[in-house]
Amino acid sequence: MWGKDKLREECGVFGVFAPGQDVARLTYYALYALQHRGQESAGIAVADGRQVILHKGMGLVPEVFREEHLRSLRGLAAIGHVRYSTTGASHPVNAQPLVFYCSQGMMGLAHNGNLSNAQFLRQKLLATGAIFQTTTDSELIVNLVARFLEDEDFPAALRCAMAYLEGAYSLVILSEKRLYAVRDPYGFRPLCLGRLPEGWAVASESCALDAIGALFVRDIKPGEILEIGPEGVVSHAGPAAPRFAHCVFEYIYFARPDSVLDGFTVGQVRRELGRQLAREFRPPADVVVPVPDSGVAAAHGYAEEAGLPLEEGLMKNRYVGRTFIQPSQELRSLGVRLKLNPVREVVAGKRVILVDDSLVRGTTSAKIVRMLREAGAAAVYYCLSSPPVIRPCYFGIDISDEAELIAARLSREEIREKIGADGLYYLSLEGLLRPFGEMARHLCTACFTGDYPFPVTGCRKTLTPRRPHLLEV
Ligand SMILES: O=P(O)(O)OC[C@H]1O[C@H](OP(=O)(O)OP(=O)(O)O)[C@H](O)[C@@H]1O
Ligand SMILES: NC(=O)CC[C@H](N)C(=O)O
Ligand SMILES: [Mg+2]
Repeated sequence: MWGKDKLREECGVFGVFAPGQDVARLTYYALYALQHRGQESAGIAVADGRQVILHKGMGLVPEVFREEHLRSLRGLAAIGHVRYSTTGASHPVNAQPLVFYCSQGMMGLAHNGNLSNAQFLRQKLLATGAIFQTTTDSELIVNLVARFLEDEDFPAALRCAMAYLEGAYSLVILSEKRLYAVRDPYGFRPLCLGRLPEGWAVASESCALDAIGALFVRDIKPGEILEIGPEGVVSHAGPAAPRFAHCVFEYIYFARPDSVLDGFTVGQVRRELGRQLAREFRPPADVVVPVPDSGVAAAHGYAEEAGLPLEEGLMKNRYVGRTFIQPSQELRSLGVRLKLNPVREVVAGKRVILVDDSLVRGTTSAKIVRMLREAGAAAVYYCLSSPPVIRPCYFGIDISDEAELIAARLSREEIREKIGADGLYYLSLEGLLRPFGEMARHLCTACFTGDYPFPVTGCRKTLTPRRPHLLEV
């Protein structure tokens, strides 16, 4: 999990309001727990009542922060971010939090998600005289909020800005004296609230609250704006959407198995998806082998349901880091062998059921099947605890180009042949939704179905802005 070896991630955000506490260190630990969500850059901004101080850089959390940085970041509240770029290059200038001056003083913002109307907003804002220092969609949010702050208070300015934003955004925002947390009206990305003995915390995933000893209080509601200050937590209603659209891929792949998102423990969902998969497909086999890391929980569920032994037939080197993601193909393949290696004794002469969480571009699966055959497996069946990914995501999963999605181009049989497996089995959509019960209708499954929560055009607004003249040229 550690190291910049993941194929797709999300960003992680965290915020804490705890005067008198070491807020920077709490944020550091929380970001450490959220490292799986983004490994390109990390940053912490601290508010001390008069200003917002920032330290950020490219790399993993412990690479960006040393003791002297944490010591210099003193204050009453802090926000933090780990980034996996979705809009705007992976470059120091795009690292978050973004800190800026506006009519109400200094402010900091960190964003998880992706705006589906970013291009439209950028053009409009540029045409009305805006200038930008980054190429992220997150700076568009900063710009809008700052404009509305000229004559609105904070919650009202956030509400006004939200009316212009289309897509996914879980935000933590710092003013000089307060912390705000915002979840988009569809609730695409997770965000939860926790209680410290003397303060409050908000985080992308509950595992970050656990890491700092905060008690999970609740998920932040889609469309909700939380204001956190000395008097406690105040909830403000933001704009509402016609439905919720929690990203189902958070459960399948992104989030940590020990996190609880919108009422469901990720690891338990994955285990249940594995069981569903075994109910749907059971090719003749001797052993179940998980594809680490994200396939592990589903493989446990599969083995339990199928009554087959589960064995670690693929070992993952947890320390493969950025050094191994090299530009040349030769070095990239070396990186894969360093990352995953088959255990000959487990697979030789056996019919193996490999369980992974998803197959997107088909790069991992083809290499793993080849490895297992070289290690002497008698048959390799590739089983996936999610349906084929056939449509791009505009809300934060890095699968924006349909041409890269193998299942959008090839049939199941063609993919099976291409990856060299004896069988290829995908969980059905019904099987994917079953563990969620009632919650299933609140999930976004667009990457599997093409059924987007709203028609994405990249140039429209779904919600009625309160001050439509703002963006008129
Ligand atoms: O079809 P592909 O494009 O190869 O993508 C699919 C693979 O990518 C992810 O693993 P990743 O190595 O990113 O992370 P993990 O260690 O958490 O499983 C996912 O778990 C699949 O194994
Ligand atoms: N993965 C994310 O949530 C990224 C946030 C933002 N869209 C960026 O690219 O910086
Ligand atoms: Mg994987």
